[in-house]
Amino acid sequence: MTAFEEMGVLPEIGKAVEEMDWMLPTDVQAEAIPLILGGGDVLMAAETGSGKTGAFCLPIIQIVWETLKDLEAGKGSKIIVQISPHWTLSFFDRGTALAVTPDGLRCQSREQKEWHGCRATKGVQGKGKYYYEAIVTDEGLCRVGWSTQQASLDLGTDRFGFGFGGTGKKSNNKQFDNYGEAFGMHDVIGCYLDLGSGEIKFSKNGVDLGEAFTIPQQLKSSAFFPAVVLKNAEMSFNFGAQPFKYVPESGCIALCETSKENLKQNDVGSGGATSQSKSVKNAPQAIIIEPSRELAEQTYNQIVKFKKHLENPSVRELLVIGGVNVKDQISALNAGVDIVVGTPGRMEDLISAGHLSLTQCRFFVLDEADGLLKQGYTDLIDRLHRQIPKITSDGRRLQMIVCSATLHAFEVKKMAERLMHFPTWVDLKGEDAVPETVHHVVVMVDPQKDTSWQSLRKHVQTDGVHAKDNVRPGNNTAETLSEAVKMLKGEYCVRAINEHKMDRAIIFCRTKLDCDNLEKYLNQIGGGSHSRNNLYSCICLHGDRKPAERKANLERFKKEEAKFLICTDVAARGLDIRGLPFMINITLPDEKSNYVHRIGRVGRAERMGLAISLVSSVPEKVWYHGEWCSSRGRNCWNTRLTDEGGCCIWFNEPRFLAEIEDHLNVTIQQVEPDVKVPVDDFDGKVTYGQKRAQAGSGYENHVAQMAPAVQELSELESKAQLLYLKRHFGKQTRNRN
Ligand SMILES: Nc1ncnc2c1ncn2[C@@H]1O[C@H](COP(=O)(O)OP(=O)(O)OP(=O)(O)O)[C@@H](O)[C@H]1O
Repeated sequence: MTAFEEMGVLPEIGKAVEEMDWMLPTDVQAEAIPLILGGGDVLMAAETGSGKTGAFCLPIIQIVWETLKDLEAGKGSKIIVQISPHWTLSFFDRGTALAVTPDGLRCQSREQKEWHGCRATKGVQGKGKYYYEAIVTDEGLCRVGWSTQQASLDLGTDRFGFGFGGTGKKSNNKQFDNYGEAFGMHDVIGCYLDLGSGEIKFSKNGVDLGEAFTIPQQLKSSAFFPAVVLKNAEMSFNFGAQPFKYVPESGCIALCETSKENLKQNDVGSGGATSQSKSVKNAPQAIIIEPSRELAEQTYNQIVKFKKHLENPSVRELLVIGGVNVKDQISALNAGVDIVVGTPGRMEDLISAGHLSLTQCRFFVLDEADGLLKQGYTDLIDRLHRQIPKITSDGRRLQMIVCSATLHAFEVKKMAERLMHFPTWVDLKGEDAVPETVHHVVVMVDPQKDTSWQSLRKHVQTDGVHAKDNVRPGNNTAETLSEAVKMLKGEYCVRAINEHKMDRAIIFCRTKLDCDNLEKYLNQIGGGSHSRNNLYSCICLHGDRKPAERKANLERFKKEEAKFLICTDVAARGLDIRGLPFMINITLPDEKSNYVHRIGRVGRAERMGLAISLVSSVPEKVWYHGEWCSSRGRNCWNTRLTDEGGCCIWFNEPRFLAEIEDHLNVTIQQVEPDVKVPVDDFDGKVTYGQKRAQAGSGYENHVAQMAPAVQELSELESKAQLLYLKRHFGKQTRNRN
């Protein structure tokens, strides 16, 4: 039995990882895999290169496969919720803090700060005039009305929900307008829906309050469900099974009298042997969101490897990223998928166009979650989460898994509070940290001390920020020094490569232009990009390169056909290049968490790595094209500062360095401009790119650490036993004598 199997992983998956030379789970895998297999929500904070991808992919593949197997064996009967003939509030389509009584006719939320809502188990569509009553049974804030299945449970805050609140306001799409009059304890609100005319109106204690809303044309064919949202309040409902308190106006029927053809079951957890147990082809069980195409592809490839020996049924995975023909993705979806991995934009396009359905999703995974949130995807994540049923058709709760090496961010905690269900933190260090396998140092670039830039005959082409400035040796203006730093950084980069005889490294630049310039320079000094003996052969990976070129370049680098991969932060996170020994930061990242991610491209899977950051001692003026720049940097040469309407800022690297050190709670070792790195920390035994000679897996270390204590225990145990025997038998012998 493999170590993975001992944790409950299927033998077929255990075999696949063994073939990848994964003999023991990493620490994060040992903690997270059982939690995920056990059905929990997990926040996984562990260092770069510690095996987080496997930690979430392995249990997900396993559960997806087991579910498919159950379905194949006709165990749809596992499904716990049957279609009830009665109209009730849904136990499933409700906010987490909202309780529904067992008869499904009364609900309560004691949450004081937030609204929690609920929809009924059934709705109506097509035609007809319908009525139900809601009665306020306790003080508090409440809003009742109608919503479509797409609406947020916070009724009236999007265009799919129409509510009437106790303060005497009607609301749709967050527009709150005066309507009728306020209501409270014991009041009976009659909720009318006329699908023919599209009118929604309400009554209070039998008094008609007049038209509240006209359903927009595009929603006319949707099904409408009774809906309620509460803040520290309680309401009870009558869908017509009991006599109404106030007889509805003529032509109107009670909801429970709806004809079969106008009836619509609530999709969320309606379970029903009919609708949910039948698998919908374009509805995967797992959605994994990654921040970049490269990372999505990498995770996808890992899944392919992990599921290699899983058959009958086979798990079908799909990669959904931009730059790939959408038609192919749509036909793959239609053919049937179980796990979808992709980038947020393309994923949402396919969902909103109806090609990808979330109705059977049971795993919602956000890899590099802090990165996704910082890239502005908070709303998109919330939107997708809203659309996923919180209880799956076989009665399991939706599991959300969130991971990153820098998860200790405020926005992640807020999101976890908002979306996750009692999540467990798998947090091995309790703070963002750099793995012990990464030796990271800083080289200060000081153009006042190192004046070699004044006599450089050739140097890297600079970014043109100072093209209009009077920069020349001897003139020690801030602009001249800034230009000097740019020239020196090119030289220091080459020096670092030569000093450490680097034949494989990833080099990070701040901008796409800097990447292009460095690529040209390295190729030039190496004898040209086509030269076979180019010592500095390099390729680029950044957002301006076409997807196909990005993919090909990454492949070339992985196959060691080019020595250096020059990239922007697009490649900072997650990329796993086996045994990569070196990385160079030409400039520190603007976003401090990206320092951890960038340097984490080396020192992965217990191999050692060296990360060198070049830090300018003087301010450096750099490009900063924000949303105000119409071309977003393309052919923009507006060198004014941003507060003067331009696209440049003064970059203060020592301050960035201090912030990074503060965040990581370390002082990063500084080395001289000769870039010689002392090896004492690593006992001089280190070969970057290789495992440390004495290094073992986490578990082997545990054994070594525990050995002295176990030895001592065993000695104490035998002493105790000897003592006992001596006393016991000694006494008997004495007695006999
Ligand atoms: N149990 C294991 N045994 C041996 N190698 C492993 C194991 N788990 C993962 N690896 C290897 O470790 C490397 C890093 O794994 P992975 O890419 O999942 O790291 P990560 O924690 O996601 O890092 P990052 O935060 O940079 O994304 C990969 O090459 C992977 O194949």
